[in-house]
Amino acid sequence: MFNRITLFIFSKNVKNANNNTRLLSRWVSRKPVRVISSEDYNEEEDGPIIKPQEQEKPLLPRNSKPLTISKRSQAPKITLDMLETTIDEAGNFIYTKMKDQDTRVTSILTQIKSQNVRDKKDLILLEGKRLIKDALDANCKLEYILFSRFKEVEYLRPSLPKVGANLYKMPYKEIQMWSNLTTSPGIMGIFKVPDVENHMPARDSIPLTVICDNVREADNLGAIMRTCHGVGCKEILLTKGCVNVWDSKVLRSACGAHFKLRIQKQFDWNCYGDFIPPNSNVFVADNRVISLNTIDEKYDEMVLRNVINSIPVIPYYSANFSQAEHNVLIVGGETEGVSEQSYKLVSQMKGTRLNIPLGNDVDSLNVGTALGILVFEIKRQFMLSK
Ligand SMILES: C[S@@+](CC[C@H](N)C(=O)[O-])C[C@H]1O[C@@H](n2cnc3c(N)ncnc32)[C@H](O)[C@@H]1O
Repeated sequence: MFNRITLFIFSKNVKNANNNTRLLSRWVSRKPVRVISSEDYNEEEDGPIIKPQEQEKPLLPRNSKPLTISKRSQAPKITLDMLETTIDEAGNFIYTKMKDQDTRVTSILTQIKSQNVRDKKDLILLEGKRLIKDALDANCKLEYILFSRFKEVEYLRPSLPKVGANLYKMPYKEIQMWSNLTTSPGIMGIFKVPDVENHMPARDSIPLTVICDNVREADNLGAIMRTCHGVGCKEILLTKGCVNVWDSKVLRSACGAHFKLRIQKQFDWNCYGDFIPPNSNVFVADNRVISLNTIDEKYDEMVLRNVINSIPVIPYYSANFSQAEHNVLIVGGETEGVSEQSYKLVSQMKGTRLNIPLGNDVDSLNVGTALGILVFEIKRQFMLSK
């Protein structure tokens, strides 16, 4: 009996080496495989340098070179699944060890950083194991994991698909170089953009749709999405003027809301009937409570001022939310506040302006804070009405 077979295979063809590494791991399946990479192979001594502490490591590098089987005719048919295996039958991670500035990584990350991710076909970059796990648990399609330590990949093990993605191991300094964060968490996940428009509302959701009217700050939009997700809102509609929902800062501050919340990007005011049920109670969060005839130069068109002034303004705590079949709440953007289109829609739907009274001459709240106060008041009323 023997405990270990060592097989030396040499090839200049990296692609074959990659494929056959995976095949080898399948053949020997439940036995640990020691793959000797080109860096570890010392030709002068005519043999590999085997580092003792690594001998039994059940982690199988995908691109260790040189490695292949000697005669091509002996190679069984390779299927696509084998080429994109993350965990083999024995539970070993199958990964590719990347050199500094490896072109495979550079080209993927350059593509992600330069693309306009509003397009569904594109890829998104998630940083940090928790966000990646949220995406995996929500069945988002994983393409690549870039990591520097196994600890983080191990955390993902229960959620990681066994096939259909690639694990790339890279030096930490290179992950940091590509990171959008000051200190990279050392792991990145690259996913296909999920189909957020068809997410099903949670069972305990409240009959509420939130419209973000030109919210341009990524952190604010992320915070709003996180709050909407937390309160159980049915859907969030984003006007074209909002920051890109797939911006890395939005993704980070939304803390996984992207993978659960139903989101309509590029909401068009002309098609509001497609998203807002006809009997909805429509509200707009409005920090301007004094007559717009005298105070606001922005709404200089008389007709619009009349529209705005015709909408009743009430403090948020006196509104009745729980009687309505559905509620719609509009929040304005950071600099411009509520838009003309919002006011016109609220007027048309016989809606109400909701004000959060402020003291000490404070003009307005941060939009995320204002939204938080309002949606949890709506939730409170629904809970009391049960
Ligand atoms: C930062 S504020 C907009 C400030 C903007 N410069 C203006 O004066 O309209 C962003 C949005 O948060 C909401 N908001 C902020 N403070 C509010 C308040 N006290 N009552 C109701 N909504 C408020 C409104 O929807 C507002 O358009």
